[in-house]
Amino acid sequence: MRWLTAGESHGPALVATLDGVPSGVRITTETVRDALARRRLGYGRGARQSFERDEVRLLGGVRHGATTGAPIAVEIANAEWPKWDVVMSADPVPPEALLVDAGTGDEREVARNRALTRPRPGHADLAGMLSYDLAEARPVLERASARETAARVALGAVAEAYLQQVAGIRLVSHVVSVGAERAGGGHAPRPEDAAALDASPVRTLDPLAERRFVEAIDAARRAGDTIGGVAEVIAWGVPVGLGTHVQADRRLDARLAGALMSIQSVKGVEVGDGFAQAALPGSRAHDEIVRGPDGRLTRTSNHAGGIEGGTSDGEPIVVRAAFKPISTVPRALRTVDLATGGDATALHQRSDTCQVVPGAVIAQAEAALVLADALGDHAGGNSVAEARRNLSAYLDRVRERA
Ligand SMILES: Cc1cc2nc3c(=O)[nH]c(=O)nc-3n(C[C@H](O)[C@H](O)[C@H](O)COP(=O)(O)O)c2cc1C
Ligand SMILES: C=C(O[C@@H]1CC(C(=O)O)=C[C@@H](OP(=O)(O)O)[C@H]1O)C(=O)O
Repeated sequence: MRWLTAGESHGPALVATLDGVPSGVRITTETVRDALARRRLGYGRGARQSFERDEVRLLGGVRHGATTGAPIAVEIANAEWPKWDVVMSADPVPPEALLVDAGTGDEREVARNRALTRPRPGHADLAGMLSYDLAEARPVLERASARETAARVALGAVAEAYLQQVAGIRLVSHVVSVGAERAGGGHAPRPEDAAALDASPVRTLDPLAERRFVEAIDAARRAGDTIGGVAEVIAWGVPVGLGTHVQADRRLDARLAGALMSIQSVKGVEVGDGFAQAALPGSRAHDEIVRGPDGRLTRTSNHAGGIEGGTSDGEPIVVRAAFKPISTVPRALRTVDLATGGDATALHQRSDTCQVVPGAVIAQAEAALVLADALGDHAGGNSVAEARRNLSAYLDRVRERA
């Protein structure tokens, strides 16, 4: 499978395509809309999420509620477009339309029109302006913005439907820490917990952590600051054998790590016990292979997070992404104004305080896309029925041996 997105944060729409999905995956506009609504949830978001409506249209690859095998194309319109049609116009606009004080006198319009020449430390602004030889940061932030993740989540919804309908694989995501506050052990969320996780403002099943996470986000906001955290994705029902040990770029752990790291503001990724495993002796770090009560091979633990040798080992896949605190800090950081060359404080417009709750949903979508791709590699097939037959024959053989 291959996927791409396009579109600017304040442009008319985002678009995304997903190529390689077989025919017969049941999805509707509602499937995608639900996933996008989940991405908008979450404590710590800024003003935009309260009015952004994510108007979805399936433009190709789906007919009468099922995929056709053709590339899937999705459009997500931006609710705010009418306010941005001059600043973000694809075609030339008269120069006077962009004069800072030529509009209605509305302060927000003035802010929209002003050239963004004070790059934010931690955002893509400075590196993007220099790399693309741009006089201001507008074109950079428009595409660097995590608004683009709406398009990825739309595709992730298709990937999740495929995974579930071909192989019974289901994913959940939750927040395991906000700033220095961590959720307690508790049980690992299962697919049945999805509604409870959606209902939590900070996407956790731990009620005590929920309170501490909300307080930590409130404290950051009151201090004119931002706060990050860690999200975890668990994929249940993944058969042994997705990914491979034979080629570096096809290793499942490498692909999942790359996919999670590609999410804006993710700066660390773990598979299974990840960094903690580096501190353990080998005798305690691995998952011993034993015969279960039914005589089948099983594991005594899941430190590996369901992947050994770049290949799924049949245990739940557990991956984690660490989100840095958002870089548009209300208490703005020092920078240099590239228009004047003088010292300045970084540009600041409305911004989120914490992104880890939607971050978990985005990480789930990224993991789903990678797993769908890996399942496609293994099961193949131009239709869901063919993929199921192939998978079933493979799993019969696995059962014979394990
Ligand atoms: C869901 C989500 C929401 C985000 N919201 C903001 C925001 O409101 N303001 C901001 O400066 N950065 C926000 N970010 C992070 C920036 O997009 C990101 O830091 C920037 O693109 C630079 O990329 P990098 O941090 O990966 O290096 C958000 C990230 C995610 C995942
Ligand atoms: C719009 C979304 O997230 C945006 C991500 C983002 C950034 O810099 O990454 C900055 C903010 O955009 P704006 O400046 O328009 O308020 C967030 O709202 C979204 O997730 O749908």
